[in-house]
Amino acid sequence: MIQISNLSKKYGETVVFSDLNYTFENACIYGLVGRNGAGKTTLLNILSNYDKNYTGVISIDRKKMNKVDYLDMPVAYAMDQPSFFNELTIYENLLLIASSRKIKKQEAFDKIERILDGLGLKKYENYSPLELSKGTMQRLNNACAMIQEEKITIFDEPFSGLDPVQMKLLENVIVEFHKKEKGIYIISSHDIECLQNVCDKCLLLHNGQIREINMEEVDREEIAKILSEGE
Ligand SMILES: Nc1ncnc2c1ncn2[C@@H]1O[C@H](COP(=O)(O)OP(=O)(O)OP(=O)(O)O)[C@@H](O)[C@H]1O
Repeated sequence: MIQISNLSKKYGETVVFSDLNYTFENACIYGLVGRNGAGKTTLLNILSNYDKNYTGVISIDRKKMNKVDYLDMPVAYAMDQPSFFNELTIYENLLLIASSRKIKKQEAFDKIERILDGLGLKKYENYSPLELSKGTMQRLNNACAMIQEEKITIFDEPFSGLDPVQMKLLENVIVEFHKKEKGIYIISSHDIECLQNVCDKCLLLHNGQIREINMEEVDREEIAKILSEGE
């Protein structure tokens, strides 16, 4: 469970959140939507402890996040600006992340195979990240987060740059992995259809507040209308 209490965040004079409260429950896939500049990346950076410059309290399983040692943070984060070890192969990048998360060797090998197969990355396993196309880099970025088997996995626009076939593969892998791990997945995206295919709940970030909508009740036109308010 992730509990956000009275979160406020500003960049200079720009207020992104003011007294935001929300609780993410376990075993749930959340889709996060909002118009450009609504604060999705800012929120994800805070939830992953990447951005500590805020007021309020974020707790994970009732433990204050700022009291958790960095290496013990149970969060995997596929950021919107991925970075890899370019001197290592794709396979080695995944193996290194798995070993940093203390996943046993054989388990890591098995899981890497499943991820590479699931995301259609197998043929790139011996490539350097520098040799990948933008969309394939995005797929590797998603793979790097999924290999970590953390309680919380956060994806910032994981479908961006993917062709329809790759989008479907990613949807399938997200559902398959989540079924096994039952953690919290938070996926920010502008693609409501992809979110509807994988998420249990849709969170609409608007005017610094979160509004929760059941995924089956998501009305795309209604969301578009809310998002265009104040434009
Ligand atoms: N490093 C920064 N310095 C100053 N302002 C920032 C910074 N990062 C984000 N902002 C501002 O904070 C607000 C929220 O930005 P954020 O990137 O979180 O939005 P977003 O919902 O992820 O947008 P998008 O859909 O375009 O990716 C915007 O007004 C943005 O201009």
